[in-house]
Amino acid sequence: MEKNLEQLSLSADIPVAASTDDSANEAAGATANDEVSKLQKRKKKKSKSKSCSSLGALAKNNSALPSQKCMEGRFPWKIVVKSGRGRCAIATRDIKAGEVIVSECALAFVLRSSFRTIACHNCCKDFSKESTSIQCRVCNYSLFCQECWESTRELHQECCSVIKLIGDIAVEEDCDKDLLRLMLFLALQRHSTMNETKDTVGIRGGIRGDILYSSFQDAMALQTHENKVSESWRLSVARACERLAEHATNEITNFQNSKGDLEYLACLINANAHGMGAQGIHNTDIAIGIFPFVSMLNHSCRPNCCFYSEGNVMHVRATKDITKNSELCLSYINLYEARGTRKEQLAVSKHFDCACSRCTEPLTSSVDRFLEGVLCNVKGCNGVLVKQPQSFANASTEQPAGLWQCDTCLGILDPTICISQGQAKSLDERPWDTLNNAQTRLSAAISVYKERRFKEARKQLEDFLSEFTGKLAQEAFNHVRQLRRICLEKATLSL
Ligand SMILES: C[S@@+](CC[C@H](N)C(=O)[O-])C[C@H]1O[C@@H](n2cnc3c(N)ncnc32)[C@H](O)[C@@H]1O
Repeated sequence: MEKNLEQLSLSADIPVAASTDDSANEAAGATANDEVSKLQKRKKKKSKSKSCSSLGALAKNNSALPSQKCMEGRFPWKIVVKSGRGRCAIATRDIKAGEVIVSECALAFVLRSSFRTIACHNCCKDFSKESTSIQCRVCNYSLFCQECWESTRELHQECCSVIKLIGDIAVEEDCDKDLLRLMLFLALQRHSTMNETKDTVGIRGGIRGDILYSSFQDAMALQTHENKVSESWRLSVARACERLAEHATNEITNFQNSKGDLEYLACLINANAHGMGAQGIHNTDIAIGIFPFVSMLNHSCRPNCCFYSEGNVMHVRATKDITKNSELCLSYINLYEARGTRKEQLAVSKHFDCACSRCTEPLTSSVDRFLEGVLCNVKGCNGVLVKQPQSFANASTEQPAGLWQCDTCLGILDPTICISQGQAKSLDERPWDTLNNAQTRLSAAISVYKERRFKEARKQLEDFLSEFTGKLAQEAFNHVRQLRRICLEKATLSL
């Protein structure tokens, strides 16, 4: 799972030392700017960072993003620190559904390798709208639009000998090649930052038009979860970084010589990178990028905002009316998955235990019951049969865990003895088989969809609908129908 990127970030000179203690979390509601000055005072007392990389030693949790001041008054939200959730985006006024709450240019991004011919590797402009694409003859990998080729060719050719090696290194070290490429591009941002002079200083760390341009230093203030990645993932990334560092021969690619820094960037990417150019509702992103300000929005399985990209700019829009002081949240995952699957995905790939309102309310009254239940077939009952969680089974029914109960007729089914009790004379005897079967079939169709084999995906989704109608709740079909519609449109356009 960790090899599959869904989110990422990086920076140099940050004035506060790394924080691994929870004291920073305690100031619930304080703005991150206030918080950072308190932290600076506290941290001065602590001399050593626990991080092994020099970048890690400069970064810290819950600090303000260095460019944060530039957003004040320009966007309808601010960053505050909350207990257990770190930094959060809070509405500073009522926000209307549909409003764009921030537009941010990618600090660094990479086309996913399977989509590398679709858009310019420098500005992400879609080649289908562009007459020419130029492929670099040195790396034979990167493609550019005419304008970017002219403006960035020299810089690209300084590092494309390394880009060229990434595919092989990734395979040999069992590492994600898109992760390695994004890591390289982030490291290059550091190089540009360090080499800025008064005359060359760009717009990073500021706003131009309506678009926010964050800096390398902003990225370095992001969360990394370095201590939570699995040993096998860390080792394969470490080996790949070592080999990349060996080949980094010139001034631009020597990464200030720190293998540890590259590993640190890999963790940052893993925790913060956002997918770009998604087609439809599932993860068919054509690229992944780092957007430090967008990364301030926490995840919720009941989000009030969504993100979408245009070229290399990510926009976040409110999907419902939001009242002042509410938290702004995005979804990092597919919200149509069952609760257990969502929690597992976030724990394994993003290293946190989701504490959103949808994941913490009782299953019996939550919308989640429709996604992980089957229709009760007791005559006249239109309820949904769901597996009872351990705590519910013990506390409320004094029955062992593993029981299934209808939310409407309250009939109970015990899979160990497979008999129904009370009114539930004809409950489906094996709801778990129906659900497993449905989940397997849907996952297979979604995999085909992600590979953009839209005709095949549509057929599989239609078979799914006909087989499970009458067995699963209507709500479980909403996204299947939505996906089928997207497949139909894409297949018509022959995409
Ligand atoms: C992209 S960052 C969001 C900003 C983050 N709070 C910070 O201070 O950098 C993602 C991290 O925020 C925290 N987080 C986000 N959503 C959460 C949720 N629903 N429940 C618990 N922690 C969450 C986790 O630590 C996660 O790895």
